[in-house]
Amino acid sequence: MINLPESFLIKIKNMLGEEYDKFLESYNKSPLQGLRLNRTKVSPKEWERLSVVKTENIPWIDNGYYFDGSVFAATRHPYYYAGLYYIQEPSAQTPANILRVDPGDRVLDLCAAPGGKSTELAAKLNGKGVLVSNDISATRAKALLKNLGVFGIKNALITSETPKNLSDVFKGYFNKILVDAPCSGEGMFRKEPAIIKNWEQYGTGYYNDLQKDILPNAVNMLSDDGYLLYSTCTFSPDENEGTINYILTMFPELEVIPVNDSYEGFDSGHPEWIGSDKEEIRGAVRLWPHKMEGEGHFLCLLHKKKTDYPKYFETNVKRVKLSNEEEAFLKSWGLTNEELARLELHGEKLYLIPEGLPDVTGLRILRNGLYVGDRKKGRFEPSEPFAMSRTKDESKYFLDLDADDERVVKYLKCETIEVTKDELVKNKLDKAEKGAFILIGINGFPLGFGKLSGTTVKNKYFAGWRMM
Ligand SMILES: C[S@@+](CC[C@H](N)C(=O)[O-])C[C@H]1O[C@@H](n2cnc3c(N)ncnc32)[C@H](O)[C@@H]1O
Repeated sequence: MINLPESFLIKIKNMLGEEYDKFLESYNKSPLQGLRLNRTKVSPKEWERLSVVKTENIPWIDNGYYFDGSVFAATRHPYYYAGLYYIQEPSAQTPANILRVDPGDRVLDLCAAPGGKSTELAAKLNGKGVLVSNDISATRAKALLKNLGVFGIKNALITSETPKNLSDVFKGYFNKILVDAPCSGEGMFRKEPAIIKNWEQYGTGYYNDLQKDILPNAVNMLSDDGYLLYSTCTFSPDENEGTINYILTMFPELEVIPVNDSYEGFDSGHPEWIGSDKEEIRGAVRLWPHKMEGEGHFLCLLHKKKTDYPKYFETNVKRVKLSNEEEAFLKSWGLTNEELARLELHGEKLYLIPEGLPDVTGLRILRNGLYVGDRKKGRFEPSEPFAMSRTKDESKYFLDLDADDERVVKYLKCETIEVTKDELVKNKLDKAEKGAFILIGINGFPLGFGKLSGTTVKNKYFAGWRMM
């Protein structure tokens, strides 16, 4: 068993009483590995049909599965590159699952990197509405570019900003917000024992101050009748019930929506652990490693009653004038007229701006929506995130390979591949013009572009994502 700090164990013993021994025993077990399906690409039923590996459903997550990492190299499989799933510890799948997001919502993920929860929130939007995915750390936020890109997300603005700067632009804008706060990480000790050192160095107070700084800005960005989900991966009452108690006192227009009975293995919030008389905090959820199969988390769903915030926001697209060839090209790859009207040019890069986005000038933006491609002299080069956002039906040309075809790995390693004349006919590529962009996919799921010349496919896969 890992060496847990004495002061941590004393604190947990005081909290759990007779359950303490069971909690301790859970540290003799191995951490659990989980994956979550990309609900825009694959349903649980289709996943079973693909039978990539033996997986077992996580009981409280409709699209989440346990798998055995010793028999399945999940991040090496071509379906991982096709964005069919994200690797995520089971209890960490809970916050984005509990925060109900519907297509058309305006969603903020304030502390989002590397994107475990953003990928699920975006998938629930299914291309409609907007996701602002933010992380204060520009280095960590780079992972958002990749993970949202591989998932094929069309409507995400990716920023690296302070919560205060965002709230100056987005006051009252979002109807769903996730604050997956920086925390002392006590729930990660079994999976990543290295975190213990960090815990000893900073303690819980350092993170509690950060949470109390971040959360009021999030509440300011919440609209009338909006929902905010606060979560951490720590057991510390100060960082959980304590932060909720703080924000309820500061904003009387907030109420707790109880979600503690959504699954039998959920424990409720414990206001008594911080000496609070706010009974509604019991509606929060605590996930413990001795009560369910996962590492540990806390979450609380808040609802904002009426406010007097502005209700309407003007979209501010600096619409680009497309050439006839560009327009024809983009239409042939499935862009609708409504989407063509939301294209903006930054330098030579073309972006599809999410619908209903206010003026975001002045913010530190990493990606203005879907990066569609580059306008080069006399030609247009579609991008890798654009490839991932297409379906087979939307694609002008699609070369469908089998997931275990050896050319798939060659393609993902950025090598040139060859096709037979029969394959060209079968995939309706025999009439394609010389040098045409074609989408290479596996069993109907896109991977990236190539350029067809005879029976040779020149590789256009994004080198930064290539298989090593
Ligand atoms: C628990 S992690 C987020 C994990 C992420 N939600 C996921 O599911 O992949 C917390 C994140 O908060 C970020 N962070 C720390 N302080 C912040 C702040 N003041 N504003 C926004 N993000 C912050 C950290 O860089 C870190 O990436």
